[in-house]
Amino acid sequence: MPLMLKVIPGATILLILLRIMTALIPVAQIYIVKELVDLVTLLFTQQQAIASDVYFVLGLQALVLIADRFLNYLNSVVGFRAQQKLKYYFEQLLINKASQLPLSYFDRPDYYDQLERAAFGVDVKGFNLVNLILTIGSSIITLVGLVSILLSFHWVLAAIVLVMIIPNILVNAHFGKQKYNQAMTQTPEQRKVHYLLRILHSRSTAKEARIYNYTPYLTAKWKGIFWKTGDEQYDLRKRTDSRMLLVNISQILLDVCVIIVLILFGASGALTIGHYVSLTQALQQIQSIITGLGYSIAAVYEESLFINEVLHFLDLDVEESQNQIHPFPEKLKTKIEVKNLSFTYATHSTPQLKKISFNISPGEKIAIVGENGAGKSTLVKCLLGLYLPDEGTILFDGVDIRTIEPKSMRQNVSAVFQDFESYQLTVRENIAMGHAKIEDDASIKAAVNKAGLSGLMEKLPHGLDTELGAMFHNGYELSGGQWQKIALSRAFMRDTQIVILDEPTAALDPRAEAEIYDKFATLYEGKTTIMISHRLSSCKHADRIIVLHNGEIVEEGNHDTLLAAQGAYAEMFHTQAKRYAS
Ligand SMILES: Nc1ncnc2c1ncn2[C@@H]1O[C@H](COP(=O)(O)OP(=O)(O)OP(=O)(O)O)[C@@H](O)[C@H]1O
Repeated sequence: MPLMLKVIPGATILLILLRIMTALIPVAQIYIVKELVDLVTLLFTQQQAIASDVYFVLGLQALVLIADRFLNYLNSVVGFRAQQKLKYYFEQLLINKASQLPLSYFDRPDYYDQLERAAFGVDVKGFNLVNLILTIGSSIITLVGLVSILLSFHWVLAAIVLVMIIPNILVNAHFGKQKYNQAMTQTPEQRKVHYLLRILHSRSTAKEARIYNYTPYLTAKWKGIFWKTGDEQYDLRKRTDSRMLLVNISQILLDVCVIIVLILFGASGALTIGHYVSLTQALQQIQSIITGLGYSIAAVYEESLFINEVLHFLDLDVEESQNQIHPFPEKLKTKIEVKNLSFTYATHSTPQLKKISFNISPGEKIAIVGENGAGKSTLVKCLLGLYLPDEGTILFDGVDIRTIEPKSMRQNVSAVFQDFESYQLTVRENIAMGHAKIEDDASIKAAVNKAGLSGLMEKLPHGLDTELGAMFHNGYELSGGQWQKIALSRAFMRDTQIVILDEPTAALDPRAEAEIYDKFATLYEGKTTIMISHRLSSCKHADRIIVLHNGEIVEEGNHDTLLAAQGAYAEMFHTQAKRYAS
């Protein structure tokens, strides 16, 4: 509630007032019913009452009913809007948080579990909690009003009602907690289920699903997890509902006892018919309020634990900012120095980079080569500051990467990744999202030309504003190589001092690839470039080649010196050359 008051103060106060008014209506109704029944009884039996009194009370009843409907309408509209605003507020916090978390979080399964629960808390649960708390508050007010009506007649009636409440709330709170625990333990399996369904439904897997005919296998796997988690949920549901059945039956029996007591009182002349009708109505209302209260309390238990997940997620440490006080050097003057760099992924026990040391001069063109899994991508991710070293340092003109502000780092280093993303958005957005020049057609076209995409641009029906990809209506799907050129354009768009290219031409045809490498010196003139490539012919353009093996540097030099050395590089190069020659 305090949070709600902070985010949407006006709506919160209005909602509280509306709920208080709504809560008092059933109590007012009971009083009116008593008056009405007594007046009508008099009118029917002894013709004593004046008809106008009856009509007055009837009118009052109609007014109260209309007020009730009107309050419900306001509650629904204001509550809906308040919920949307809260959801928006928390979605924004989640987006900010996810964008600030160190990349290492994304390598951990427990992180994904937590993210899924937090996203579920905000999206699906949608801050129902607020509604539930307000409902509980207003139910309690109504309950107090109704119980005081009973109390005004006899304390025994009120005492019986209180006896009804306790088991209901205990059972609901207990099973609310169990349901939450179940959701916690089932998160990894639920994630697996979602993943399998994604494979079974998605466009990107449709080809392989047909060729390899794996749908029956994956369906069986999905079925196994679906029914394992489904059976666990069903068991819990059966236990919850059987306990609730007992509670409800005992509640009805208690009700019957109360009505017997009322009949006895009535028979002894201590009750009017109006009293009897209003008290039995109060009892009925109390029963449904208790049932609702029980469900709400169980739901609050469950929801507040999900909200805790959201708050817990929002509390995760973001990229260390207290140490990051230096801007990236305005213009690299001396060198990038990698000193004794070691790095281990959270899910591994042995390091993927082992005490690596080398220097890069400003403007130098470096190629990193090595077999699959040698650690090339990991090394460039460390150079980009996406992962921080466990040991050793990376210095840019003597400034430790740990102390460089992430924003300033990103303004000076751009990258094309091996697993680049194909955004199902417009060409303009694909290339210039996050760039100040997103509306500057000339700059975007220059980047497109550098990446060798000008031919395609002429075919696009809406030029830079053509939606790419086949996921949405009117999308223009590209080939794998064309998507890679879009990714290259994205990097060209940003005029950074350092460019990192992880397999930048893997999807390009030989001519497009040759074009990029022939123009390499012009395209990246004055920039420090670090490129990973398996096509060793492209490394000829590099000033220096670093050969990685098993997380260590095994060779370093230019193409000619490494060939002459007849080591690992020469062996890889000759193997590739032979295959081309044959
Ligand atoms: N996100 C990750 N989480 C955990 N381990 C990872 C992750 N990425 C890579 N690894 C591990 O680190 C090692 C080095 O991987 P890396 O991607 O750096 O190799 P690479 O030289 O770029 O390989 P390739 O040529 O196949 O792209 C591999 O053994 C891999 O299992």
